[in-house]
Amino acid sequence: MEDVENKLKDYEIVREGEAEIIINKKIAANEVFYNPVQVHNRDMSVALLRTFIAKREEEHKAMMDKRDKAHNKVSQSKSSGPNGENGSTGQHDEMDVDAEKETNKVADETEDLSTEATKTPSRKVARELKAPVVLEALAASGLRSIRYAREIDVLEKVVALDIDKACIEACKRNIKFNGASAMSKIEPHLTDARVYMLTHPKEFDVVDIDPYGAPSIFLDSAVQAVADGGLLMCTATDMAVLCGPNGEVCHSKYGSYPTKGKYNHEMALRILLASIESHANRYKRYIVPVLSVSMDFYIRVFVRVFTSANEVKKTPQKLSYVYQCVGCDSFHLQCLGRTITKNNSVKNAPAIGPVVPQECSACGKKFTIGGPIWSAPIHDQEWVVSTLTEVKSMKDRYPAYDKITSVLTTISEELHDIPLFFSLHNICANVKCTSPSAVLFRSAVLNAGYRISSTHVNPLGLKTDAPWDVIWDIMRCWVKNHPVKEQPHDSVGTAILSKSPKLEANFSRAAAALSRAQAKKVKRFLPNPERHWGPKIRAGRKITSKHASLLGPDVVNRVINGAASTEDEKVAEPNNPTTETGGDATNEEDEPSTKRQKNGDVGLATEP
Ligand SMILES: C[S@@+](CC[C@H](N)C(=O)[O-])C[C@H]1O[C@@H](n2cnc3c(N)ncnc32)[C@H](O)[C@@H]1O
Ligand SMILES: [Zn+2]
Repeated sequence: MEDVENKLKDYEIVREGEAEIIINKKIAANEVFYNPVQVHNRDMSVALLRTFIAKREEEHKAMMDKRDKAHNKVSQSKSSGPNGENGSTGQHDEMDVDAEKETNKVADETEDLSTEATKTPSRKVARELKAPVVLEALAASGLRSIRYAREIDVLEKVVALDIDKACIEACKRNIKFNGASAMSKIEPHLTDARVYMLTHPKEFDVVDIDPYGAPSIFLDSAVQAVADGGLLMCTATDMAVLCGPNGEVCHSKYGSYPTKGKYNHEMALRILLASIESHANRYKRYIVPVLSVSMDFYIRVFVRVFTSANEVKKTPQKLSYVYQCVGCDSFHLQCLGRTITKNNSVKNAPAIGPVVPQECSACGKKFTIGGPIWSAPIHDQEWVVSTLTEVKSMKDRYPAYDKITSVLTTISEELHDIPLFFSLHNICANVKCTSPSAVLFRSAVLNAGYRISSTHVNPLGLKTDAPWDVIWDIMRCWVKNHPVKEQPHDSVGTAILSKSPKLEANFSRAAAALSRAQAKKVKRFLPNPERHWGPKIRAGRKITSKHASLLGPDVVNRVINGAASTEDEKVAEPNNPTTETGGDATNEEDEPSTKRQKNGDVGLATEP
């Protein structure tokens, strides 16, 4: 009895949203993944799931209304024949044929509704909208599945998979612990998610992929398991790969090269999206991103998956290579595809290039090539605003309310049609000048007739449709009034400043220089969630001296010797593995140690 009680002391109940799970406080047990700072990830997913359900209902209703209207039109035309009858005269027979044609046309239209390619793509619609079925492919403790099941009433079922026996046992225990509402909806399975998804094609309205590190090995099966119009949610925590200096590793996993730029976390999002699209295209499917977030130490994308052989042909127009200057911060996008219109028909063709000369027109240095990246929009503004509104209306339901509202607010103010961004501090560092305030710089861009916005990815980042010539001209004008020290004649700054500006920059304050949120002093960026935050090491992996550089030898020794105090057990992880300087990630050898860490959750002596 004493033994059992002693053992129970190792466990605690963690509550997140409506879910409660039992975890082992001892890191040495290290058996089932649980990372508390991922509450942001789970809250955002719950919010998006709610938006998805609402949009799905709206779309279904709109389709049904359209179908009903069309059918009414047909019946009216049938009954409005001579004498208002549907007799069997030759004339009426003719009309029936016409009506039949009309009905067929209407049926085709309503069953294969396709409007704006990326908004409401084509798919067959059943009259009754079935309750959504969710798949959490990598469930670990089951926390996320339990939240979905308990917090979103209308779900039909949540299938929770894990390949690890200890995880699925913990998951089952946690489901039980959450009572009937969880038990009646969640179906846990011990299985390889890839096999399960391949053998359940188009069966899930929502598929959630939340792996350790890279999601790349799950993408091919995940895109096949999503129902038409369904939602795929996917996390990647391998920022060292997606943004790292070892581009070949990124290329082998995702099919793209990262480039070195301040925008690298946004580029990571766009590399992941391009990779998902490429997997989807193999099955005549394509994606429509609704929200793409760079948060804390990871990225997460929310994309809808549709089927259309025709739309798949347009993919090259949504992808671009990135030319990044090795001297200054200038970068340029080279789209892979274009359309040609001939005799009223639109054809897809490869783009004409290159879009840049051999040498950067600002500083004279060469370009490196990155990508292909997803260069079409990464968010759907309507979804972003709906999600933000819905979250605000249910403040108490989101433990990470402040974080997710700040991220969504910043995203809602981004220029959605402008891929990537630059940092004002960095471009000032290029010419070695003091930085104008963001408001002054934004004003100069706006006064020159261009758009500018911030980005949720980086508090110092700026997105604009102003060409680089204009940006450098603004800096040249700034330097005229804020002179810089003499620089070596072969420096990047000298090259940039040696040209006279063609544009007379106007720094007088423009009304739109502050975003709405800035003007209202709404918080757009929050500090890190906790002292030792970051990705966690893979569950079950032994902590070895290899991790010493990341954890600090003291912590490693205490953990290895099993002498960790509760505070020490929160293993110190490095902060964001790709730091603010961009592209400066650890190499592949170091990669495992920057991945997620689980806390223990070993079998309990007694069932709760
Ligand atoms: C990062 S954890 C998931 C965390 C969870 N989604 C949450 O929100 O707490 C990743 C999980 O994926 C599981 N896993 C890894 N490969 C798998 C596979 N091929 N099939 C199913 N599960 C797998 C691991 O056992 C681990 O529990
Ligand atoms: Zn340059």
